[in-house]
Amino acid sequence: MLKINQIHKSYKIGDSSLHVLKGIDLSVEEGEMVAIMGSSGSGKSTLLNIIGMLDEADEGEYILDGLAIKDLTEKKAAVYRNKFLGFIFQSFNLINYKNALENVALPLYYQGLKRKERLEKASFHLEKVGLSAWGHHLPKELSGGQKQRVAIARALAANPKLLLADEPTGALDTKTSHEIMAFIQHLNDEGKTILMVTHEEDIANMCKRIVRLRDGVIIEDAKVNQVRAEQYV
Ligand SMILES: Nc1ncnc2c1ncn2[C@@H]1O[C@H](COP(=O)(O)OP(=O)(O)OP(=O)(O)O)[C@@H](O)[C@H]1O
Repeated sequence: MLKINQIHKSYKIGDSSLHVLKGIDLSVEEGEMVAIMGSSGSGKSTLLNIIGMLDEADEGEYILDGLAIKDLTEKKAAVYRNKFLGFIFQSFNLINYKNALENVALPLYYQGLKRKERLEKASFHLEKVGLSAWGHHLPKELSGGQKQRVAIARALAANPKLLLADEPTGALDTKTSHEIMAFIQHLNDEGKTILMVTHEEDIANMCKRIVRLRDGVIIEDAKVNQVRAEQYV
């Protein structure tokens, strides 16, 4: 599914430069569910953003679904990102003035679907996350867990091969976090490949593999016995 070799990334801050990723090697196969862990500032989001093609590495190779990302033009990269990747964020990143249904429909616009088709598909995905009755509500009328479910439906709308999540439960209480994790596990059971950043050990243990970063290098990469979230719901 994806393979990265010797990725380096630095940020320029004034005259100095901060070396954030220092030679990361990582392979993820189809169907995996991987947690990226590490303390604050260890480079987790930077790595996820590079994998998500939201940012570019300074050095190294990134192959996604057999294609070298470096070789793509910006336009092709945008098409590729839309087709292969779905994103979930801690702060949901929903558009406040659009209702739940329109938020879910948004990525389908970039796939060139007509409005009616977009809304039909969005409706299907909202139903999948158990929110078919909430389609006409604005994000501010939804609970945190509901907002994250809308965000998941949006991430799934374009049927991406890889779902990337940056602290997907970071803004949720424990019970709601477990509900969201149960849902994400269910997606993985159905075959979706998932990569998530978390700093919570119990959430990471609900994945099947944990990659630990420290100061921009991988210090551990191990398979774990997946804890099922539904037992806490
Ligand atoms: N755009 C940027 N410009 C400058 N420095 C940045 C930028 N993005 C991240 N950094 C710095 O790079 C380092 C790694 O950041 P990153 O967000 O990847 O860490 P993280 O492990 O995800 O941390 P956290 O758990 O706090 O979110 C941090 O020191 C951060 O301040």
